[in-house]
Amino acid sequence: MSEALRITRVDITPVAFKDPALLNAVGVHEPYALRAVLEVHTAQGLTGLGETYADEGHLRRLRTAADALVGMDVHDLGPMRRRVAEVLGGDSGSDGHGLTGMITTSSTVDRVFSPFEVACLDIRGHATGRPVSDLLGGAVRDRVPFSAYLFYKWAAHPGHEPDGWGPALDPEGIVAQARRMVTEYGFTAIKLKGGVFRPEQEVEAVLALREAFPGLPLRLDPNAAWTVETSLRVARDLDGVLEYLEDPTPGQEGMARVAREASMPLATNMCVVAFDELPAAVRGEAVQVVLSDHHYWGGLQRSKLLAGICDTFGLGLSMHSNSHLGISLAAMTHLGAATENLTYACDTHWPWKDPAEDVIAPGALGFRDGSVAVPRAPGLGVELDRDALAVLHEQYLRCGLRNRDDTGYMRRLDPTYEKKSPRW
Ligand SMILES: O=C([O-])C(=O)C[C@H](O)[C@@H](O)C(=O)[O-]
Ligand SMILES: [Mg+2]
Repeated sequence: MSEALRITRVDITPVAFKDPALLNAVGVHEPYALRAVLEVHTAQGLTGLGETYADEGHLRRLRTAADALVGMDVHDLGPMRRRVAEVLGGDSGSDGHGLTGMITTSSTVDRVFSPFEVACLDIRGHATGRPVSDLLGGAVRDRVPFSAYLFYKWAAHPGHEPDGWGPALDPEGIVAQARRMVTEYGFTAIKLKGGVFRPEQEVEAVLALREAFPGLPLRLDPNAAWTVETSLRVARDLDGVLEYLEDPTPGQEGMARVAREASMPLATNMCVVAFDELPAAVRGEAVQVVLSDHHYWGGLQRSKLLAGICDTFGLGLSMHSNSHLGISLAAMTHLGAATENLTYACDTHWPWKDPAEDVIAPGALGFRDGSVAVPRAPGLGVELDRDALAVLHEQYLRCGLRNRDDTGYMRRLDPTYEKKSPRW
């Protein structure tokens, strides 16, 4: 029988890293993105890493969970999730920005449990000398494809230095951004974050992308900024152009109405974000593709459970991303490697991160031909850089941001700005 690996301590360190002025349906990204880095320590001297959101409410829940998990064996993931549910006692929080749908008590448990699960799998990988993808059932691919994730953006945050990407506020700017991303990273699929400008303008940008990149699959995601009627108009305008249309309109009912007439599949990371939302979505044929995300689907193993459900019900599977660091990229890559029915290139915000900022030692992860090689070293295959962690923690303390608030930031810059879903 394998030896118990007991958790003795968990360190949770909030960090902030620079984020460009990326526009979306609820406002604009603030100058820093926040993440929390978890280090789970065991009596045997092994440490595992996890990465998650760092909004204040989430940090408080992570700390409550961390205290409750001390003494447990890293193999006991089921009992650990149950323990997290017990100590949270029904406490549920919102995502703050409203881009990932309804948060329930059970999905809050999944969000809080996720980074602990990833860290425990990292430890188990170190204990057995196996990469996390092996612990998830084995890698079915040795490279995981990601898509270029385009954003309308300003050249700089007001009062800050330009970020080097330049502005992207029209089709030319979007095509130029895509060209740089495809050239530098080799991406073989492209997603445009929409919901920022009038739908006609975003359709024009997608058509410009189609002309500039005739062979690459394209996606458009307005984060539920459109009515059913507007969604259907856009679907007609982009007939034969998109591999999928992501969350055109709010709610499963609206999505189902669009899905009945749109020629392309509809994808979501808004109207199906938890297991208890799947039955109605399947019954109502609201979506054809679900975007998984281990950060809120309860970790890597529960994301594989989601993959199985999608497979059973004939749903496609893609992967959602928020601004993230290297621990998350490693976890996403292991999951992508071990998920047979991952039918689309995954989202990643990686190109938007300043390459000089991360919490992992450089060299473990890199892009070639739009994909990341699955690390073969034990565990996640990435190593924490303590000096870099300290620098980004200092930046967190200095920057003053404590919760993601794209709408509040936009309103400070433009007091007339209103958050609306649908907007058009
Ligand atoms: O719908 C999506 O794909 C997202 O919510 C991804 C990100 O949150 C993105 O919209 C962002 O960061 O502005
Ligand atoms: Mg989305």
